[in-house]
Amino acid sequence: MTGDGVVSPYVGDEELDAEASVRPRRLAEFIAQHRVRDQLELLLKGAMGRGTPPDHILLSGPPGLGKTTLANIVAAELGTGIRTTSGPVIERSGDLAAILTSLGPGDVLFIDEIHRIAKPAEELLYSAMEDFRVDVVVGKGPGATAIPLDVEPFTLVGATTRAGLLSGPMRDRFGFVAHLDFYSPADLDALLHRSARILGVPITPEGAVEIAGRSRGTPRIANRLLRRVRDYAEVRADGVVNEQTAQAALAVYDVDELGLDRLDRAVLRALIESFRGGPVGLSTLAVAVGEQADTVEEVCEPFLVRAGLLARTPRGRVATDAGWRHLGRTPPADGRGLVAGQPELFARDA
Ligand SMILES: Nc1ncnc2c1ncn2[C@@H]1O[C@H](COP(=O)(O)OP(=O)(O)OP(=O)(O)O)[C@@H](O)[C@H]1O
Ligand SMILES: [Mg+2]
Repeated sequence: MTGDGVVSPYVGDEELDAEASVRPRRLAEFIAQHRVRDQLELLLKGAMGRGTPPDHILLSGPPGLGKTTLANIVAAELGTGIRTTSGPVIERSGDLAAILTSLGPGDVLFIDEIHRIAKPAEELLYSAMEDFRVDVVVGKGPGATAIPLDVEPFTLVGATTRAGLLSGPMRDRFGFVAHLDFYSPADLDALLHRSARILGVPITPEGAVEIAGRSRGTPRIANRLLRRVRDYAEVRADGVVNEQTAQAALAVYDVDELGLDRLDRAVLRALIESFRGGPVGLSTLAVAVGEQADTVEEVCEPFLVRAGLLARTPRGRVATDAGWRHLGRTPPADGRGLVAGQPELFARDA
C-alpha cells in the first residue's frame, strides 16, 4: 500500500536518480523551512567552532519534505563522511555494531525510518549515542561475555515520518529535534524555479505558480510534476513550461487545481453523492470507490483533511462545505456536514 500516482508523496525506485539531480547539497540551497535551517546552522557552526561533533539530530515529518536531503547536508556542512542505513535493514544488533565501529571520527550516521529499528539494536544505539561505546555480546547463556568496543565520536541523524512511534528513551537521546512542515505555494514556487534552472527547463512565473499550487505542499511532488509538465511541453509544445502547458499536462494526469488526483476526487464524490456528505464509515467509503480501506485512509485522507475538504468525526467521514464547493456543489444549508447526518435518513423514510 503506497499510492503510486503522480501526486503520491512516496518516492518510486525509478525516480531516485531524477531526485538526486535536483537535491540541494548545502544548507544555503535548501529552500524555505527557515526556522529549521536557522537552528541547524547554529547547531552545526557552534559544534564546528568547538571542534566537536554536534548533538544527535532527529528529523521528523511527512514523506518528501527533505529529511534525507537535510541529513546529507549536515555531513556536507560538517565536512565529514556519512554512512546511510535504515531502521528496517538493521535486523540484529551485531549489524549495527559493525556499522558503528567502522565510523570515522566525526562521521554522520544517518538512520532513515529510525522508528522501525529492532529493539536490541535500539538499545545498543543508546550507549553508542551517549557514551560512544557499545557492548558486543559474544557467546550464549552463562558463558556469554560482553566485549566493550569504542566508537569514534559521531553524530546520529535519525529520520522518521512517525515521530509518535519513537520510544521515549530514543527521543530523549537526540539533542536536536526538527519537525519539517508542508511548504507554502510560494516556497514551492521558488523550489520549482531552482529545479528548472538545474534541469535547463525554461519556465515562466505563471507556469511555476500553476505547478506549485497543485503540489500538496511537498517538494518531491513539485519536482515530479515539473518533470511531467516538461515532457508535455517538449512533446506537444515549444518546450516552455508555462501556464498553458502546465494546465494541459496536469489535465492529462488528472491532477486538479488543488492537487487532488482521480482517487481523491472519487472519494470526495462518493462521500457527497452517495452518502450526502456523510458521516460515513471508512470501510463503507472505501468499498464505494473500490479501494482498500487503508489506501483511502493513508493515501487520500490525509491530504483531503489538510486541504479542508474532508473531516474525520467520531461518527465517520464528513465532507466540509469546501469539499462540496470543490466539486461544484452547494453545501447543505443547515451545515449538516459537520454536525449530524442521520436525521436526514429518517426524514426520507418518514
Ligand atoms: N527544502 C528543499 N529545497 C529544495 N529541494 C528540496 C527541499 N526539500 C526536499 N527537496 C527535494 O525533494 C526531494 C525529496 O526530498 P527528501 O528525499 O529529502 O524527502 P524525505 O523527507 O527524505 O522523504 P521520505 O520520507 O520519503 O524519505 C529531494 O530530491 C529534493 O530534491
Ligand atoms: Mg528520505
